[in-house]
Amino acid sequence: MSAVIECDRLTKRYGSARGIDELTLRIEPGEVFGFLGPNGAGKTTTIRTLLDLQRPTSGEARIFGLDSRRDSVAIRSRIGNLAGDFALEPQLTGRRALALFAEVRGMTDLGRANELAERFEADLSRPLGELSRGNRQKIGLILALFHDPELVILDEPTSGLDPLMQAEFLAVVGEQRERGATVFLSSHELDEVQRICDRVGIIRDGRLIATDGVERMRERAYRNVAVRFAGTPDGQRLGALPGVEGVEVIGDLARFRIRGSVDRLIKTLAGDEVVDLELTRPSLDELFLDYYREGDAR
Ligand SMILES: Nc1ncnc2c1ncn2[C@@H]1O[C@H](COP(=O)(O)OP(=O)(O)OP(=O)(O)O)[C@@H](O)[C@H]1O
Repeated sequence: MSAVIECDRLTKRYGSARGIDELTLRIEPGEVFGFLGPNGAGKTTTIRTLLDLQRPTSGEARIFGLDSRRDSVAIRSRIGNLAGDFALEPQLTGRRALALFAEVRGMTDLGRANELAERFEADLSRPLGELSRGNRQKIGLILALFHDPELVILDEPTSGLDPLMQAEFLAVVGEQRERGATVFLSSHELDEVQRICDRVGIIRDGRLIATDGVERMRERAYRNVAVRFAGTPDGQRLGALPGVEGVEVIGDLARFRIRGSVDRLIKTLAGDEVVDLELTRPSLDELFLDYYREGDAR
């Protein structure tokens, strides 16, 4: 079966400024793919280029096996899309926007739209221009999803949503997966992507630095550990523990990273007087560095 999204060395420059650089990527039918990157990494550029909202400088993209530029009209009708800067006429109400989208899509049944509106507690009666960013975002999500498209492309879908609505959104993405849709979503939240995606692409400075299955990502995930001892830490002993790397001892504090199980560490620490213990997940920046390091080692 052909891939749903296929980018081949897709490149977009804005004058001399970099947007994305030689991005090659394949997304299979039914995958929930997370496109993870910090601000300015090139997520929106990738999505806009894929959707033919702007022309690539070089390279090409295929969606459903069709050319993203030549066949963009045919492609568009099979996609649901939420732009990162979702905005429509500010006077339009959500209900009117839904009616317009339904008309364009040749739909008469708004049952699914109403169901989503209820779940997201969306206000369909007020003009979009009067809604808060998060409440407008909900309307954008409904518009992207209510026709049950084969492919859903969402640019930072949860930005502006409160935690309750984020959870509802995650449930909706799960349902998309169950009905066999392919989902491509961008995010700068590692946790979110790990919760809902099958696979993750990591983009930084316009380059795709890695793609990895979420399971594998979890396996290689590490924690930053800081232990404050009552006495002087034994750095060598800590460094010899399984999964421990980069031990640094400063006074009564030992800092290091640990991969995999923390069982041996905890059992070892149980023999010492521990004043304080902190285990934290790596920041997105650290995660990127980790993937970079792996790239260097190859
Ligand atoms: N229209 C434009 N003209 C010039 N440069 C642009 C334009 N759009 C994007 N860029 C540049 O391209 C790079 C990638 O931007 P992009 O918006 O794709 O990043 P992003 O990953 O979506 O970031 P964010 O998380 O902040 O939305 C940035 O350096 C940005 O400044």
